[in-house]
Amino acid sequence: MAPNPADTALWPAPHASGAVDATVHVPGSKSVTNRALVLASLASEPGWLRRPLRSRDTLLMAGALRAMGVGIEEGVGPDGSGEFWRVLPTGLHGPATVDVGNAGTVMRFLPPVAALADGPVRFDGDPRSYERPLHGVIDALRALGARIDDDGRGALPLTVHGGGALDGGPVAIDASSSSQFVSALLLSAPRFNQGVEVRHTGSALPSMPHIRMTVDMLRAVGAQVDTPESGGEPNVWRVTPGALLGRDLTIEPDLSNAQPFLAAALVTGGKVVVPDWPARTTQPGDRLREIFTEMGGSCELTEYGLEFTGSGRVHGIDVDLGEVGELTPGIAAVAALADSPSTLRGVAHLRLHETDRLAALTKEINELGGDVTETADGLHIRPRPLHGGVFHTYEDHRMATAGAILGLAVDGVRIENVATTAKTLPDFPELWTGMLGA
Ligand SMILES: O=C(O)C1=C[C@@H](OP(=O)(O)O)[C@@H](O)[C@H](O)C1
Ligand SMILES: C=C(OP(=O)(O)O)C(=O)O
Repeated sequence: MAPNPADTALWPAPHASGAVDATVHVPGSKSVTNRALVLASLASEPGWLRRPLRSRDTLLMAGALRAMGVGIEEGVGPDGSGEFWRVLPTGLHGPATVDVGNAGTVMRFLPPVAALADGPVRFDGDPRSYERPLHGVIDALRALGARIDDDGRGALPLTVHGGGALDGGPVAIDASSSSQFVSALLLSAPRFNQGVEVRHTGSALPSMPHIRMTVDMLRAVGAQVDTPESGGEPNVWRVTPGALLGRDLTIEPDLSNAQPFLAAALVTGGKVVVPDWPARTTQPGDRLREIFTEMGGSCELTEYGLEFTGSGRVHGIDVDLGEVGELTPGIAAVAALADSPSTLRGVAHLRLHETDRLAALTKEINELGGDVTETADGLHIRPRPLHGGVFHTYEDHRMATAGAILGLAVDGVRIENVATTAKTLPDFPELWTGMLGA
């Protein structure tokens, strides 16, 4: 299909004429919404998601579950209290076709669900989805009793021949390229005949907060999960088979998508308030309170939300982002505007995200006059005066928002395909100009 010209047009990133002062209502979390959809679809009774994120990744997840027979009704609360999705679980059916787009959560969380369907489920997606690692899920499902046809590369496209049930049991995987392998197996495991015991055998496991999110959300719907943190063996997670409850869950704002707005306060020496910032959360974006404080801001978490204030100075940082890799593009953008160099470490696996994020950030910041070098597992960023130019985004939502942060401080930044932000934040341009009072 020919690209829509509007999608690839250049968006003039607004330059901030002064300190921002705004309240930004950030839409729901992608990671929480997609886990909630999967768990509600596997439950033994209907459930509700309130304030779900409606973005490309979550609509693909809902569409895929519907294709397997799950009822997902959309509506607005009677008191105008926002959108909800009502999920009506049924037997999971094949044949079905699933479009994963470029959503890691869809391509990894759904093959185990498909193994429970009563027929074949075909998975396909964007060209980039063929390159993103999936071997941990494919190999593990085969070891647990599933039949899968793929082309032998351990990646999409593939067909899971659902047999109506899966044995489950112990399995060893190397999840060093994506924590989503572990989350994927745990999420469906209550429905496996023997549950699951997942043992991670590779080098460092990234994105631990996302695994904690999986465990917390499983427990919240009644699953029994043993983890290294609850006294179990290191790198081993166990899920006991059992029925899951339908719940009424309000989705938290996406704290990783709050990042560009907080960055705007930091970079312009202004103030941004994000309502409904949770007091306790497993979202990796919560680490921004600490990281952006170290980079020069300050924050206050109240019952209303998070108030983040910039000081007018932005400092470099030396930080391991292995646990919070999805924050890297936004931190790199802020670091390029700082008063001292930065080293971002622990994120080699970002080369296999929406794009090779380490290469893309290096190239695009340097093309604006920056001085960024790639290391084996991250970036060295030495701030230099930047100039305007085209910021390419490689169909990566977080590249687009990183470019917008740079544009606040650098005149003439034009962002290619800002519409790619629709992967997780469809209204980004409107929220951004709204924050700037335009
Ligand atoms: O489970 C999740 O919801 C996610 C886990 C992380 O994936 P990786 O462990 O592959 O980095 C993260 O980067 C991604 O944005 C969302
Ligand atoms: C890595 C990301 O997404 P995905 O869920 O597709 O892995 C991300 O949102 O930064």
